[in-house]
Amino acid sequence: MQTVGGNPGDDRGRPDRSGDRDRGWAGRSGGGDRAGGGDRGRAGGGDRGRAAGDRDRGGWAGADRGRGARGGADRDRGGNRGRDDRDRTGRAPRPGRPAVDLPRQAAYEAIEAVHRDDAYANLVLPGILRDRRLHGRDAAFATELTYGTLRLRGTLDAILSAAAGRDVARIDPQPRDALRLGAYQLLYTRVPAHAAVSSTVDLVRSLAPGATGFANAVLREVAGKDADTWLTELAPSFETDPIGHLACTHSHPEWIVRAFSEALGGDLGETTRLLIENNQPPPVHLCVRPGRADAVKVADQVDGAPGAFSPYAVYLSGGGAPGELAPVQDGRAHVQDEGSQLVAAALAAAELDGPDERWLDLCAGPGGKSGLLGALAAMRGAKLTAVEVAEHRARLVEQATRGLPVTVLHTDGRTVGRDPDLPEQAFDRVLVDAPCTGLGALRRRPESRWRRQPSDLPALTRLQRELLGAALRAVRPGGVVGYVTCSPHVVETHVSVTEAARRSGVPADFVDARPLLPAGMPGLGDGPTVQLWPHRHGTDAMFLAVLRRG
Ligand SMILES: C[S@@+](CC[C@H](N)C(=O)[O-])C[C@H]1O[C@@H](n2cnc3c(N)ncnc32)[C@H](O)[C@@H]1O
Repeated sequence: MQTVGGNPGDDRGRPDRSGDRDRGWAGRSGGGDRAGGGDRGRAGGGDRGRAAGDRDRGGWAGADRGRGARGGADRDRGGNRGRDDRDRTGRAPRPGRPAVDLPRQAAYEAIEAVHRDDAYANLVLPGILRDRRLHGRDAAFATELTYGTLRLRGTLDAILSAAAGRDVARIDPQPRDALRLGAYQLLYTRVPAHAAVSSTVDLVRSLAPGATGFANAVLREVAGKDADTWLTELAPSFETDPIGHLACTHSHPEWIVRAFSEALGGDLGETTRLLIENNQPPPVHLCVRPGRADAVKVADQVDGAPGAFSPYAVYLSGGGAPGELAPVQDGRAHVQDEGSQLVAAALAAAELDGPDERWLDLCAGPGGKSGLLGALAAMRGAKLTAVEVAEHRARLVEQATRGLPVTVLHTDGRTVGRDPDLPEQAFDRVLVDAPCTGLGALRRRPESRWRRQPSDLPALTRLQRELLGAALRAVRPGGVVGYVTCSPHVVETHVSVTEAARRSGVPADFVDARPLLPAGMPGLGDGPTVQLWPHRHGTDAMFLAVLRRG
């Protein structure tokens, strides 16, 4: 075990599959994922070009409408030549490379990095925007194109396969990503078709000149129908294959649609609403730290609105970089989904007999919930131990909890009973915010739905059971354990909790978690556990089970 100190790290750009849905607080981009309100139409699709406005006034780039997509010759010489050859910074394009406008170039680079390098869009895009000096509307447009294209990849690929007459898997990676970007603009934004086609053709020419004609033909085929018409033709019928239908029309893998449907009791109407919500740009919430500031006052200051449920939540209203807001800079608030606030606060709200002095967060990185729990602990004279196994994330916890009564331990949470800093039966409240698939935060991680696989589940659920077992050993008799995931998959929620409790050999009973959430909160089900939902509560799909040790 090590106690963490020293310089805070920076985990931007590091792939990490640990289910870190709250990473946004540590490094969200200026554009964030806030390109606009979003059209709640069929396959979702973010902001449908609002950021684009009338940016694109080019012609069809010399493209010859009406030819089939299966042509392939390079027939669109001239590309976007009618437009200014200078990019938006006024620089002339590099010799030999056709001009591609900067927001689309930035979006392409981010999408390529996600697919080629396994990067995370929310981590890689801010650097690309910075390098290309994109701000304001241009940054918002690039963000929308990146996130929208990645989210809707499944639907776009089905349409592109049909338009190209071959499986997208057989198209080379660079033109394939460019085509996805072009098809997204054509089908899910208000970018004029001529601009979507010409800019994409320019992009393909710069990446793979030999594929220019093919790309031009495919895009003109895609542009021949709107998204609904394509999906009516391509999606399996709802009557014979409802899961396949929803997966295709709302761009989710089938296994995830099935998992959501199961968690929602087989209600396909609700499942549909969830899928639509998952394709929207997520809201950004602040958690105003109790004892340091008041949410209503902070909401006024940042031009936001107080949250509907969490007394600490502020809903941000516009674009910009939340990390640069004064209350975040000076430690009065941090960026955190309201659902995460609610489950952390619920643990602190559970009644206890006896002492209430030692709290433990067994999976703390990057520190969102430790920040809130630490602030609550400070108000009550309690102390929090925050455990994190990944060193750079332990440093982030240190950074997030500075000035609070929090000790950060860089160690494995399963060492309870073996590590002198993690004795058995020593803590009054314990949080296990377990590593999970993150299926409850798909809005924030546009690529994650395509990366996650059912085969991820066995290792994760084993870790979840072991960590919850360790938490049950760490809590004193009469103390409470909160088990949280940002996945609603029943294997990670109900199955993990019941199995861990059964195998631990520690006597424990479920506490009804519903009264631990704000009074009057709708849609909390029959208890004793709680499942929050984006489409019901506007939060990530957080699961909470509370157990009391006998
Ligand atoms: C879902 S995230 C926690 C998010 C965090 N509670 C917050 O609100 O910011 C799960 C964390 O558990 C950490 N983790 C994974 N295995 C662990 C272990 N065996 N012991 C301690 N931490 C672990 C991961 O590195 C990751 O940071």
